[in-house]
Amino acid sequence: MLKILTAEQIRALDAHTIMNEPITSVDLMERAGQAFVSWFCRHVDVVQTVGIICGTGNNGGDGLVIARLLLTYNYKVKVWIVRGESKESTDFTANLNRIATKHLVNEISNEQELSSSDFTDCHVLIDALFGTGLSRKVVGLQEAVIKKMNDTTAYKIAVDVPSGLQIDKPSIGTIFKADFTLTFQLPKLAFLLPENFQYVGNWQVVRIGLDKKFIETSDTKHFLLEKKDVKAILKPRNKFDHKGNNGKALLIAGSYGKMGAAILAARAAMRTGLGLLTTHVPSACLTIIQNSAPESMASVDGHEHYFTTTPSCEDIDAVGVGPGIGLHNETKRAFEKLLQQSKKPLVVDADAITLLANHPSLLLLLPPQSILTPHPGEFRRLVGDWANDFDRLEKQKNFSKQIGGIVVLKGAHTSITSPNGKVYFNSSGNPGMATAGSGDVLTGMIMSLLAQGYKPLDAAIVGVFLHGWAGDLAVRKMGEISLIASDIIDFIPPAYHDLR
Ligand SMILES: NC(=O)C1=CN([C@@H]2O[C@H](COP(=O)(O)OP(=O)(O)OC[C@H]3O[C@@H](n4cnc5c(N)ncnc54)[C@H](OP(=O)(O)O)[C@@H]3O)[C@@H](O)[C@H]2O)[C@@H](O)CC1
Ligand SMILES: Nc1ncnc2c1ncn2[C@@H]1O[C@H](COP(=O)(O)OP(=O)(O)O)[C@@H](O)[C@H]1O
Ligand SMILES: [K+]
Repeated sequence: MLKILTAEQIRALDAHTIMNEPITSVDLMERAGQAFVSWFCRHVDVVQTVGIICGTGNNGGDGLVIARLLLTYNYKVKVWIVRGESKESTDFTANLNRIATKHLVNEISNEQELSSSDFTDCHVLIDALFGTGLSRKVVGLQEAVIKKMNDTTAYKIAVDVPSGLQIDKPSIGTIFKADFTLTFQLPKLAFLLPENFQYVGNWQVVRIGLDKKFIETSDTKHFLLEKKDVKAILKPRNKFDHKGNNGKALLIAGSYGKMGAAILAARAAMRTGLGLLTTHVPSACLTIIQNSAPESMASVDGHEHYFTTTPSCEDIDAVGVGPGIGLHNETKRAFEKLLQQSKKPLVVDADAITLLANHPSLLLLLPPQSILTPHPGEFRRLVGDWANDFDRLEKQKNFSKQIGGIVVLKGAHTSITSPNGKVYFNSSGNPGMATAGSGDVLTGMIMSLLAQGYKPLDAAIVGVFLHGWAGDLAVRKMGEISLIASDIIDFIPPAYHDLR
């Protein structure tokens, strides 16, 4: 699990590393520059002309290290130093002195110098204006520089952070629009929020050897999941296991015309390792579930077309409810009865979430530690609108606390919140999964894990990561455009294999 720290904590981490490791700040900067260049040389052809725009702080210092190193690798490099009111950092000055080819370094200290600076013949622009030290809204000359960079057609790469972006709070003003951001040591909270994709682009973390112990002891509520975290939670099968002790689940899903949701969830639940599944369906839909998910038993509703009669949950380890059930009044009543009789945590998705939003008194009936899996539209119905994605995250944390349960807010970097305020962001998954039914697959998977005895938070973490990992394997074969929800189910077995 990678910790996500605030800008202030990162400054303290840098300072602590310099104080306590046998490394000087200028050598740490060299290491950061080397890490950047090592990535860069593997991804950018040497025939490209590279423009590097530097501020006069340590982010600009990184830019100067990068310039010097890229020259040694025979890239054609141009450097612009943007000078404002702030004075040079010591390590910036040291690195400016280390550049032998001074004629490649241009200065921009006023509008006139800016207008005579031509970025257009650069194939790649590297932004080293501001990093984590950004302390205020960018205005004046610096803002004009960022706008000019954004206006070019060059491939744009940000060093550590796109200039102008606050890493731990909402940003205002002009921000560099990177195609790619290579960030040092730790992921940054802002990178995980959809509203910042336009600035951050795709991103990757490179390690620069900041102090491990300091990171371990730093206090944070935000984490990025890694494969090894999930691997550590996975339960092995035992020789004498039988279907009865690999979990019994009840899935209440589907309605006339929306049986796909039930089939996808049921099939995903079985592939995720469930021992026994009962799928509760409207009477007219019995044949279809029996034909399409033969591993599942069926429980038949009193109504032909939708969910109206609550099945017994006795002897059931976990219930998943919601995909495709519709919003009829009788369905609401049956759902209410289900909540009243449930003592164990439930997995609540899709229409069942909308029923909760439409009838907030039902929220009081949710068993503690239940798992809700809204997409942003469903989440908005539950909590109302948000001012920005940081606000959305706060609302998610508060809602988890309010219901005493786990909220899985789906999307790229799905966020999982628990009542104690911790947030786990997913690192698997891809845009190919933005297709009908992929959420139903997730519901089946999380229900399956919950029934198999995973703690609710673990079921959510493993389910979300495994779902994304299966999607990542599927996309290699199927491609982003053609991938469909059933493909995710087909790739659960190799995804498990990889994790083990
Ligand atoms: N320290 C380390 O060990 C390592 C650090 N590393 C690198 O250092 C980066 C952090 O460096 P940093 O702290 O120097 O801050 P940075 O992002 O360059 O900006 C600060 C400068 O900008 C100015 N300024 C701020 N906001 C402004 C605004 N809106 N408009 C105008 N000016 C503004 C501010 O001026 P001041 O506020 O003091 O007036 C100051 O001059 C980090 O992202 C990483 O790249 C790596 O080398 C690894 C080792
Ligand atoms: N761009 C994306 N990157 C990664 N995962 C995605 C992306 N878009 C969607 N997903 C995943 O696909 C699923 C979509 O769920 P949902 O919106 O409920 O779909 P449906 O209602 O059609 O089943 C979620 O698990 C989500 O995290
Ligand atoms: K930058």
